[in-house]
Amino acid sequence: MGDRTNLPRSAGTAAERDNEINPPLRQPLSLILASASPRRLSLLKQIDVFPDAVDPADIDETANVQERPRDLAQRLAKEKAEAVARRHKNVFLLSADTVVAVGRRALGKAETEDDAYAYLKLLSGRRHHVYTGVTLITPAGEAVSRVASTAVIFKPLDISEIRAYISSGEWHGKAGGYAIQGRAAALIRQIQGSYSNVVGLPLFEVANMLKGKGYPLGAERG
Ligand SMILES: Cc1cn([C@H]2C[C@H](O)[C@@H](COP(=O)(O)OP(=O)(O)OP(=O)(O)O)O2)c(=O)[nH]c1=O
Repeated sequence: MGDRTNLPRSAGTAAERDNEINPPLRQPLSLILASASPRRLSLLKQIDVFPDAVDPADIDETANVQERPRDLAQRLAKEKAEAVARRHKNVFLLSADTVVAVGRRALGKAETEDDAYAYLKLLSGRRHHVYTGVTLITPAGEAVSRVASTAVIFKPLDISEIRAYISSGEWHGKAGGYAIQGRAAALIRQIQGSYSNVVGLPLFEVANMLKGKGYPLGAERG
């Protein structure tokens, strides 16, 4: 009894006392961006999220038969995350996939001028949807996914406008053959939904996912 009453009131158990002298080391909260897209990296910077490393996935992005564009975006984001997670342990890991869809048809990334021409003719004067699937894996290995959707309406494009856009080269490697963050903005009459989602990462959803799973954002990061 005598020993105990001589201890400071806050001393608690032996383990707690040790921790006061040697607090447990806190794990650094590393974030891996599993994407080769420079747009995704700069979108994250816009909300003060700075990945510790970029490690892109290399997966087959072919749609399954009858797969809906929204489901495709979600599946590919998950597969990218799972592929890269095998190389990293105890980290946050973020991946995404952007799909441009006309009705049930998903347009891939334009790789040739012919692709870009065909896509822009299809998008001319009509409304289409852009879906970005996002997957976050936590240090404990839990995976969460979301899909954001934005409707985009192009003005009717004549052949000379399509040719001029193609000569800019901005379509290359972009889903649907255009980049809203560049010259295509002059051809887009309206969007309904998140702008960053069209560029490749829905920032509102991403911020909520990170916060929800305990990744410190902004001031919390210190
Ligand atoms: C519609 C649209 C797409 N894009 C881009 C975003 C994506 O980079 C790309 C869609 O391809 P994704 O397969 O989503 O991404 P990626 O191959 O560039 O990178 P990774 O798979 O490594 O994550 O299209 C724009 O930059 N602007 C746009 O307006």
